[in-house]
Amino acid sequence: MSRRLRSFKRWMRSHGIECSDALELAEEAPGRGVFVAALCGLKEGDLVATIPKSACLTTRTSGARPLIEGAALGGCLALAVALMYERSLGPGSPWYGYLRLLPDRECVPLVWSASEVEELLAGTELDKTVKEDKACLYEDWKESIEPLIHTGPLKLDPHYFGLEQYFSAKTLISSRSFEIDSYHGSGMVPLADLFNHKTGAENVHFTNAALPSDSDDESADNISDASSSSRPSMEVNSNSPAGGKDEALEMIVVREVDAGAEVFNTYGLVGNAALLHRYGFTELDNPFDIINIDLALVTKWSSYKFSNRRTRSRLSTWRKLNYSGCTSQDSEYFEISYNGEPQLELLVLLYIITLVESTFEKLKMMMDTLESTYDCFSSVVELIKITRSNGCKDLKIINGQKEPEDLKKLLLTESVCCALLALADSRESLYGSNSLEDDLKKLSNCCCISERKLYHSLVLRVSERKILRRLRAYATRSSKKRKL
Ligand SMILES: C[S@@+](CC[C@H](N)C(=O)[O-])C[C@H]1O[C@@H](n2cnc3c(N)ncnc32)[C@H](O)[C@@H]1O
Repeated sequence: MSRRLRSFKRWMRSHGIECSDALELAEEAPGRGVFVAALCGLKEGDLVATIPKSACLTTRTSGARPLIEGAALGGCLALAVALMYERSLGPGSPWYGYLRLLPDRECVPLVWSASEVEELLAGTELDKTVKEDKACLYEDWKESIEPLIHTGPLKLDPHYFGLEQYFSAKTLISSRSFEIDSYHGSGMVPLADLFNHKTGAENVHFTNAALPSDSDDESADNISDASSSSRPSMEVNSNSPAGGKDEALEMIVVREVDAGAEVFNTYGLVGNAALLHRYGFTELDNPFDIINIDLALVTKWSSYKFSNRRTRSRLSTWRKLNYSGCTSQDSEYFEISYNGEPQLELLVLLYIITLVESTFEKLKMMMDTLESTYDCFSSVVELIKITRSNGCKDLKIINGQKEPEDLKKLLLTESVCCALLALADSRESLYGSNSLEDDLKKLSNCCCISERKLYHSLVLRVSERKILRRLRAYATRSSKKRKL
């Protein structure tokens, strides 16, 4: 074991962290990433670590607490200040033995140069997000952190609180912090943050020691579902002050591990864009991958194929039928799942856009009969009844079943299939002039260690472009089925 790991183990002992002798902390290479392995076989239910909350670095435990509370800072920004503060104390920080083990920063796109973001992420789901993140974080720093350097109650060394240090702290928080409880909020949890991630195949969970071990409360698990997970979490529902009855966190084996094998945690069921964004890595063939098609891309295609006027009126009818896309910040978009299936709302929009004028007029006249309380299923059924002369026959396809796939079948007219192909081409053009095959070739020649940024951005590009290929196959298959 290296010196830095030995000294971390001593630090853990002096802070009451118990780490089972069955776990080995190891380095991928001297001075590089750390991982956890099993020295002997581990069985489901084995308790492998206990971490007192007092050993976690949070806004409540940090010496920066008066500064944070005085400035009324909250959330991630407050934790970043706590982390920067403890780092600034060097050996004077109670967390020095832990902080020495952390990298300066995690290699997430937030800390890539502007030209790397431009070159490597163009067209991907992260392209816009990373640029927006940088701008937002700069504003946060200017507004809340810079003033503390000069006027705050603690004498801060500006060297540790600059914009660059703030970005570095944010990368460590996005990749290693855990939600502890409502008192501590998010925090850095030594030892717990040494486990690497494996999608859907983790070996350990973290729970609050005070929860009954047979609790079936999902919120005690560190795996949250795809929608809520933003980072590895230990969700605890009590409001316990530090040192209260819920004072420790436990790490329990949930899937057996063979002697010598790596012990994995999970950071959630998330796709490659989210993995790269928060943790700086990707996984090949990640089943949680998705690609988004912006509403703006759809309206651009429609205006080009038809006209602005038609696009506006069809979009407004779609909205009146209570449909919308997914929203984030100021954009609206549709998801295409890993297997290339478009979101129902996109199919409904394309269906309405491609209706011939007379049928669209009929739909508008009948709008009042479409109650706003209709659920998605009833609304599509009514739409088909109104807009198709053989609508009732078509409806037999779904045979009363409310399966989303059956609803989608109803909407996949020849024109909708062509629209999907055009949208796939349009979305693909955002990646530039090279092809998926070019990217695959580049990826096969790329080293995931020495060319980390290139490697993971290529995996992201390839994952997204493969979804577009599946979307095309989906549209072509659906069109062929109609012709049979
Ligand atoms: C919570 S830390 C895990 C411990 C980390 N390996 C270390 O050296 O301290 C999360 C970071 O570990 C790395 N990591 C975790 N799981 C990984 C995986 N499956 N593939 C590649 N890197 C991974 C990433 O750099 C990520 O940001």
